Amino acid sequence: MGKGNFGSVELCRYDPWGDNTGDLVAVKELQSNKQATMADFMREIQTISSLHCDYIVKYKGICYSAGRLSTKLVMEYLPYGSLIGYMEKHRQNVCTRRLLLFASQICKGMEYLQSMRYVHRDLAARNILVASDTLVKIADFGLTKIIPVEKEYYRVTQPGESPIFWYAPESISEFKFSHKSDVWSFGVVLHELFSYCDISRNPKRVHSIMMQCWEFNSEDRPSFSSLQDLIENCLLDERE
Ligand SMILES: C[C@H](Nc1nc(-c2c[nH]c3ncc(Cl)cc23)ncc1F)C(=O)NCC(F)(F)F
Repeated sequence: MGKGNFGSVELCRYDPWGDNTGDLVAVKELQSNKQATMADFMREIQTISSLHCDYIVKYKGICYSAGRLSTKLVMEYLPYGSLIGYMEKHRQNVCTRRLLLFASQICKGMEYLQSMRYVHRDLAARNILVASDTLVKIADFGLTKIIPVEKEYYRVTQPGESPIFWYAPESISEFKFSHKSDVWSFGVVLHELFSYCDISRNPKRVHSIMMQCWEFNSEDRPSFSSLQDLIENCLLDERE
């Protein structure tokens, strides 16, 4: 299906009865040529297997190739693919209300991730999957890190591979990642969502939410729980 941070994902069928009645699954394996190590991949598996949330792609298990040479991560298969592809295909008939619903679901998934002390570090529309016309899920935990208990942020040793457009200033200048740098990235995801429909239909409120996510000082950015309220208010306005 494509290549992620450091793995490739294939569409497979988990068919225990051998009669093609099994579920379709997405199977990710480590691409050895990339800089990431097996340890990174095992951490990704550890991360996704600990997450249980309607707005996060489900872990199904792991499988080994013959002789246990390679470990593969088995996840639920979401037929509509990534949000980027979905928006490119359905941009005509995705109304503002649906975009706000997607934004609210991403907020809920990020709030759950934060409650588990995880920082995603690569929140972008390309890493959001579409489960149905009314449900999106956060995916690709290849760069996700746990924030140590006594700290507010995670400092990486070398710059990552992700395009810097989604990175908060402190992530670029000091390699610092926190829940508030994920909020900055969420602001970019809002821009990705709302740049697919014509600007004239954009609720003014969404632009102001983006600007709050892009406050230079991370403390001035809203939390994912207050972002949820802001988005709910936009949804209420949309109803009037
Ligand atoms: C490397 C893989 N790339 C792709 N995956 C899929 C996909 C469809 N349906 C899927 N269902 C479960 C999963 Cl895990 C992936 C897909 N579609 C196109 C891709 F390029 C990936 O993981 N991308 C990150 C994210 F999952 F967030 F989109």
